[in-house]
Amino acid sequence: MASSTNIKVVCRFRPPNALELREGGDIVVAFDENLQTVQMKNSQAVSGPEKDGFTFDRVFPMGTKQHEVFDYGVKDIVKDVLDGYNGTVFAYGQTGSGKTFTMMGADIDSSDLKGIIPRITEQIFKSIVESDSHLEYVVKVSYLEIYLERIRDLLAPQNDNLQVHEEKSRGVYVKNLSDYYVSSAREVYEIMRQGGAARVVTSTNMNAESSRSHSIFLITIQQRNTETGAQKSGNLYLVDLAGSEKVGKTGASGQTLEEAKKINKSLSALGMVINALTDSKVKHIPYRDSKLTRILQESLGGNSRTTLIINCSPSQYNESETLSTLRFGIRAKSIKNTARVNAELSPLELKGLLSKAQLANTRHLSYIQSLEAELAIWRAGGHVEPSEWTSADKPTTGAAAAKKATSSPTLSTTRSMTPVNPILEGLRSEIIIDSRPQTPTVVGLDKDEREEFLRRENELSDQLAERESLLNAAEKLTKELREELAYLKEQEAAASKENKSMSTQLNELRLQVERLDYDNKEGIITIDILKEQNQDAKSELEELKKVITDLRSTQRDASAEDKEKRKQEKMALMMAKFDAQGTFSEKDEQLRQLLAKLDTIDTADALSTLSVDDIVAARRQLTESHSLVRETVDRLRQSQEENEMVTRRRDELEARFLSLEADYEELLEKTIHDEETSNADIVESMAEFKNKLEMQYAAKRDANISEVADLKQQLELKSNEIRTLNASIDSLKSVNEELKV
Ligand SMILES: Nc1ncnc2c1ncn2[C@@H]1O[C@H](COP(=O)(O)OP(=O)(O)OP(=O)(O)O)[C@@H](O)[C@H]1O
Repeated sequence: MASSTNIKVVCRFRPPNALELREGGDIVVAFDENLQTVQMKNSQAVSGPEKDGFTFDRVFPMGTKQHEVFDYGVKDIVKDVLDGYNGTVFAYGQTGSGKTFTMMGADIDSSDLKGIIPRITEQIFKSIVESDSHLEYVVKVSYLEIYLERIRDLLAPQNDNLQVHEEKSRGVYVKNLSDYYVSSAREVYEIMRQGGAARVVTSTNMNAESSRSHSIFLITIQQRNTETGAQKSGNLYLVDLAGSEKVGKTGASGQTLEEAKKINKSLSALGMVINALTDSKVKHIPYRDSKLTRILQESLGGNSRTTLIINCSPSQYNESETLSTLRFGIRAKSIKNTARVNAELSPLELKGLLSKAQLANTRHLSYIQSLEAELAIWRAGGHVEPSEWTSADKPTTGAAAAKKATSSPTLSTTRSMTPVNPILEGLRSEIIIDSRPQTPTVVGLDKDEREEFLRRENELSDQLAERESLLNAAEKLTKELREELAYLKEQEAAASKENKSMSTQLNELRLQVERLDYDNKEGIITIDILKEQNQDAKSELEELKKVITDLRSTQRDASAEDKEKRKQEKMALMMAKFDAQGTFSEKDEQLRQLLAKLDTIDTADALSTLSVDDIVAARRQLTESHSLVRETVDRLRQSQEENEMVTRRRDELEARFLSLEADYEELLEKTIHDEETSNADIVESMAEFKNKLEMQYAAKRDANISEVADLKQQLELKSNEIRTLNASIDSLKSVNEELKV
């Protein structure tokens, strides 16, 4: 049931791509007729046996169809897996060399372009349909990728740090990897599409959509024989490795450069495993150096039928990469795997084994008894003939001899000295074949220690995963905090800038406030001055009022004179008018002359000396004087009326002046009040307003003062006029008296 075979290595060349045609598209490979050897033409780097070419199980030149690769390289594996063997197909090569094209294909729905995985899937379901009716199959699929040394479940991408475990009963497996039961190729395609969409890809110089991770599509087939109850299970690993190229060539940079380093790390671990497996002197195989090699542990030097497809470019542009890929393939070719059926025995088979074991046990016990009997003889100093010695073939011989012995038998502890029992060995080998294969990782440990070691390793790996997720969470948090910090710093910078500009503004405002404060103080001082001026104006006004009151009383005195006096005043006015016109004084003069003439004449002689003409003239003059006095009195009345009108106007003006003064005072008080309560702007506008008011007030006050002065002057004039008229009236009265006399 176990067979040791070399890994099957096939080599596929894709046609040169556009970049290679542009950069140097010469084809540097040549193939032999058998399609097993590829030669590097004119390569300086090739020497020794490599000059004769690189020989593989099969070489597929450019233009090889997808189905040809499948038919030769992979088809047989499907049958093996259905029979309970593990199988692995993995594609190796630089980026853009055609790994994904080979494994998945350019279009899984196209019969020409679909790759190995869809073809395998179809083959599996075809074989199941064609299989014996007493065989039942269960097919499960899982899809994972290893990216930056973390295993991610492509069918449940949130699980991105799965751990590799190993158990005696299960072998190596990925813990908590989701699996889906499938019953048709269509369902598998659907899952492939779903998982493919979650893969990490990026664009490089070599490939527009380069897979940056190693992907593993796992198909598990469980077979159950309904007649015997026997079960078998086979795992098929379909591996699409990430590009094996040197970092520089891909043009990768930034995170992609970091990726390339890590990807190369797991690929170099793969190389190391292959080197160790092909070097007979090396005892330790470093499977545990990477997740990739750990998962593929059974596929490389273990329990698996493995096919490696190396993918290459035929162009000169990628010559060195092609060469290293070919060397990798050659090394891998010498790896030997021992594939065994992963079977679980049916009850019938177990029964058979049990009865075999019981039989062996019985024989073994009798053999022990024979040995012990023989040993007892020897110990007792006896002798057993060589022909009587106990052997596995004739265990009873020794026992018979023992019967002759005297001493009692004891159990020997030196079992290791016991010659090998072929029955036991046969049983042991059968049991080993039927159990899960031992991984070749832990050498020099006995069974219990090994189990303990694996248990502990699994525990530690879980703890590691836990720590890693904690670390990731912490890293995420740190990143978030860093971002927040950066944002806060930005905010702080903006705030301090704003703060700076605000403090400049504040300083300016402070200056303005100080200036306004100063203006305010100045305003207050101005208001004080104005108040003082107002006080002065008030007292001046009081004085004026007093003067006006005096004037009024004087006027009242004047108007209180009787009508007679008014007549006299009129007369005086008339006289003044006449005087002003010269008529009045002329008449006055004529009268005075006439009176003087009369005075010079003796009273006795008066009648004799006065002629008739003189008397007529005197009468005429008297009449004229009378009419002149009348006229003067009229004019006096007129002038009194005018005087009254002027007085009325003055009163009106005074009243207006008083109301204006009251308005002003009210306004001034309001201004002062507003001044005290309003803000700086209002203070400024109030100051302006106050200035205007002051100006208006000053103008009005000046106008009023000048008006009052005018009125005073007019009053003065009128008083003078009245005085003159009164004097004239007095003189006219006396003349009139004299004339009457
Ligand atoms: N044999 C082929 N015939 C025709 N075209 C091919 C062949 N092999 C690859 N190609 C084309 O070359 C390009 C790169 O191929 P692919 O993506 O399979 O490379 P890869 O090795 O998987 O790259 P990476 O490692 O970057 O994922 C694709 O456009 C693909 O269609």
